Amino acid sequence: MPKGRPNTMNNYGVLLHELGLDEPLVTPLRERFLQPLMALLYPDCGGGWLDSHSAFVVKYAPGQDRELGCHYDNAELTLNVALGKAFTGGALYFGDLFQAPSALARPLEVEHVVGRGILHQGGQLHGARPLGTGERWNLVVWLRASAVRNRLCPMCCRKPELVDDDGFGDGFTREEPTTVDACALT
Ligand SMILES: O=C(O)CCC(=O)C(=O)O
Ligand SMILES: [Fe+2]
Repeated sequence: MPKGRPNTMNNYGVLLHELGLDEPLVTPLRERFLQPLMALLYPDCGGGWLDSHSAFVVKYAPGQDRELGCHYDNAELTLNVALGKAFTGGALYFGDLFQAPSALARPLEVEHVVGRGILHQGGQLHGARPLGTGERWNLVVWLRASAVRNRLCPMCCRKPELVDDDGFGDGFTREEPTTVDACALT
């Protein structure tokens, strides 16, 4: 079975598409539940135009990854669900959008509670404080809107250069979704 790292920062965990869980689980979750919610909460960040994702579980444990450095996601919007197990430490912290001056001046610290989910903009600076004890497993869904990212890559802030890729790739598309109202995408 292929086993990639969940993303370029986390060393432990699993990509859900490698488990065959995109079609039966993550795509319906995105289309039926997350998109309607995100359309209301984040209409200006592509919340109503989500058309792909990258979903993975990240694992923190003694002797493995213990913390996550400050970063922003390759996503327009992110869902982060605390799956377990029992742990201390590992609080998430959030700053402002990465382009903002002093984006991390007054970070908001959030103790994640098992069974709860946190939604945030992908471009918000964030990270995870060191794990104290136990193991922390989180489901992270990077939600992507090609209508937004096709115009400007959220990672390098340039017009994307497209290459062919498998599956959803990084969520860019050669053709625009037909239903997009460009005026909403400010
Ligand atoms: O450790 C966490 O829960 C945060 C993970 C995260 O920020 C990410 O994978 O983008
Ligand atoms: Fe992240």
